[in-house]
Amino acid sequence: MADAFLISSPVNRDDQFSGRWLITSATIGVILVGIWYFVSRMVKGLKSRGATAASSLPPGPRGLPIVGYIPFLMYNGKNIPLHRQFTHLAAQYGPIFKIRVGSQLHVVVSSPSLAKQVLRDKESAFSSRNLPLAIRIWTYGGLDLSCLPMSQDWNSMRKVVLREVLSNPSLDRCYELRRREVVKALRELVRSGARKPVGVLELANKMVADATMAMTWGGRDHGDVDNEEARRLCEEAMALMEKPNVSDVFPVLARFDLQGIGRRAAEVAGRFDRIITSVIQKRFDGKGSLIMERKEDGREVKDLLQVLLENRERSSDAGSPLASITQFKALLLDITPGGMGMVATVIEWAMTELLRCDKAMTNVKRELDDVVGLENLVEDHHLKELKYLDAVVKETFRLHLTVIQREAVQPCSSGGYAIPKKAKVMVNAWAIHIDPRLWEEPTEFRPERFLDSSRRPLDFVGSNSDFVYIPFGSGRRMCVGVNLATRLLKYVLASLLHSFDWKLPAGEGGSTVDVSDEFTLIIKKKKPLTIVPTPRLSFPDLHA
Ligand code: HEM
Repeated sequence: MADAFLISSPVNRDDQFSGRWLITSATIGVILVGIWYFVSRMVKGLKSRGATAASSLPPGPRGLPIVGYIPFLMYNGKNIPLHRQFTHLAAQYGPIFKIRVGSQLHVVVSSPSLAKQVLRDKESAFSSRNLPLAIRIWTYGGLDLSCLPMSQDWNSMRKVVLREVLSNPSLDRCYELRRREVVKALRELVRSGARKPVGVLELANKMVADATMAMTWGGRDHGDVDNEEARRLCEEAMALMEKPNVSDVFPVLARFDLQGIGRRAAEVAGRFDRIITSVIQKRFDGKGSLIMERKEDGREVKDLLQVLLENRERSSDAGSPLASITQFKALLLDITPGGMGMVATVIEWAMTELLRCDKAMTNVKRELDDVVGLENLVEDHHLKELKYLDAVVKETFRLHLTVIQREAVQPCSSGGYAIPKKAKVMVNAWAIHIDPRLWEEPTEFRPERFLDSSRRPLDFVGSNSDFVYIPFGSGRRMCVGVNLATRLLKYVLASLLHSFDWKLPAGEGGSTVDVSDEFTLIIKKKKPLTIVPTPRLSFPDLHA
């Protein structure tokens, strides 16, 4: 064998060379064909992905059969609130991701451009809301503005609320009614609570609720309503709406009402209904004690129920949705308890942030002293001049607001992904508000950022800020209570800050104030803020 090789080798050198050449060429050929094959498949894949992107659902974490992602959201070992978990998931899966919660598909978006798509560009596709059962029970089966689908009835009721009931002139006319309640609360605090620790949320809840009910139906002095009872019912209804309910996650189980939330919500709603029915009935009978009055200066005082009733009378043709008394009451619910808890919660957050930031507290007090003066109480007309206070409120909204919920009413797409009909779409406003690509030092409380004259001023209409700042949502379903919420919030907050110095209980410092939060329907402070007021105004009006 070896010989044969030795003998043949000199003779076959060319053959050997051509053989190697053949093998090399074949190998190169195979490699080239392989590359071509992979490249063409990749291109085809990319092309087909482009063509079918809107037919694939957004990415997202896998859940378990039946329960979906619920166990991971609830039992993550660290008790992380939902808005924060959504923000972590967005860092992993991108600004649009999906999770399954029980039988429902949730899609969460966390960027201004996607918020714009959901809230404005494709608002008809995302125009509905999938609200908890307890809210639907409370609102006569979903007849209020927040639950109704976008329809002609919804549209005409929204117009009545925006143009008449909660317009600035209407809120001017009921100022006297809310003022009485706020001054009464300040006096009570001077008499009973001063220098003793006070729960800020409890105080704010009471002030906001009393002022709202006074504006709506004349309040304690003028209606024969047990406001205390009405407030308790609203608080209980709110608590039921916030409670996680199996019936919401698995609608097929709703008829069993496993936690009894539906039954309790119906009881509370029934009792509240009796209150508002009697208020309205008295107005129909002409017995409502004080509907309108004239102040000494000739200005008219009128409550919001009266504005609604006058509208109903004017448009009493059968076509008006308010011709139905149930519809009328549902709309009244949007105004009375709607948003009360939210306003009080934001007041607690604002106080918390101010106590943690000496500079901001000093600035806001200095402004109040300059504009209002130590010899006066804060009045509605001062609010326009309180620019720093306005920035404090906006900064508080930025840091402590929540997720906006919509529902897809038809199959559609967002961010290049398919969103099926009935998917619950959540805009994580909180994530957008603390995104470091959009805000400098995003987690710092810096009201000055809203006073920077070199930037376009940020207001509450999302589209004016390119959807970077959307505390009240945007588009045609944006909050109808913006005017009322901001005016009342600023008035109560300014009054508390101007009338008292607020200190933490002995031994606690600003930096130690707990800021952990929890997600319910809104972002709440986990540990209630308790602080000690010391009166700083000495004129008799407050002590009368
Ligand atoms: C701090 C206070 C408040 C905040 C942060 C707030 C925020 C919001 C947000 C984010 C929405 C959803 C908007 C969207 O889907 O684009 C909303 C809707 C709504 N809000 Fe408010 N709100 C507040 C106070 C109020 C008050 C005081 C009222 C009543 C007077 C109110 C009545 C409503 C109603 C009726 C809707 C549903 C509108 C619709 O679907 O057509 N809100 N609110």
